[in-house]
Amino acid sequence: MENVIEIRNIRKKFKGFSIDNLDLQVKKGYITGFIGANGAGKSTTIKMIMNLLKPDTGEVKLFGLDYKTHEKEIKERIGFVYDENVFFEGLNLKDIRKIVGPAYRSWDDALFYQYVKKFDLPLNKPIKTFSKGMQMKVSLAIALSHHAELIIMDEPTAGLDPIFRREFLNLLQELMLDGSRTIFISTHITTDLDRIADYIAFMQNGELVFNHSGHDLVENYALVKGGLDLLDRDTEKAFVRVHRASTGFEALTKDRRTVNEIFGDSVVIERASLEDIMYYFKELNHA
Ligand SMILES: Nc1ncnc2c1ncn2[C@@H]1O[C@H](COP(=O)(O)OP(=O)(O)OP(=O)(O)O)[C@@H](O)[C@H]1O
Repeated sequence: MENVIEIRNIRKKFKGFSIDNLDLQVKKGYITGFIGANGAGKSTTIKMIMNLLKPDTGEVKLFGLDYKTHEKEIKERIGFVYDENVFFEGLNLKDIRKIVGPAYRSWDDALFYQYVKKFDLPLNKPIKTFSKGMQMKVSLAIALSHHAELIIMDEPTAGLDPIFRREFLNLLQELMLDGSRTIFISTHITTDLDRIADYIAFMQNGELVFNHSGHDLVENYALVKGGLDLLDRDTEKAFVRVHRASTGFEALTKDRRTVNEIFGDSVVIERASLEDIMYYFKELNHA
């Protein structure tokens, strides 16, 4: 399967935080959700993918190309969606079109106006008067109007109302129908990803914990509940982490089949949400 983003062996050191030997591949034609607690290193990784920040060592390739030799071509093919107004405050959408359009070889004016209409955006009002959701739509309309093959979004739905969010997720799914686009989206709203993501990349403390398909996650990860008498040093190895309470234990496993073999019907096995998974891994680190 073709990778649109390939990160190999990246290191990036800040005071008090580092990303070490990060490897991450993002597959073409799918939506990959990028999750992790505050400060996990998601934005830093996205900045390196966008070439806004240089890794200390390691390699970042987009579409198989290197920024050193193909920066312009790579940027042509990426749309970066912000939730903030990155354009001059007094400008309206007509001004933006005049400035941004000529910067892209594949800019499509008709498509731009089509999205402006679809998103209900006023052409003549200063962008500074737009709501957060409208500003995000501006960013998305621009990305789509230059036929971006890869759309990268850093927490695009933060602060958006639930109805708008749902419409936005539907739109992202619509955009995937032709099969050629790839979306890489970081978010804290993991339920959004349950709805739309094909793959989940999970980062914690500067490390990639996993990059799995939704199907693999459901097959392998699970919440397990049972009596404390079932736990001993051996059986506990089946779990990422165990929580004990007076009434019994609850644990996360990443090996559902083994749990089934060991405990059979004596435990209750439930689907683990992305939030459950993040929570149990976070606890693990603070143990
Ligand atoms: N330019 C910088 N100089 C020093 N430290 C930085 C810099 N940029 C980020 N960091 C640190 O790197 C760590 C990771 O930050 P990053 O913004 O990548 O996390 P994140 O996963 O995107 O978090 P959040 O979900 O809160 O946005 C944090 O501890 C942050 O303080």
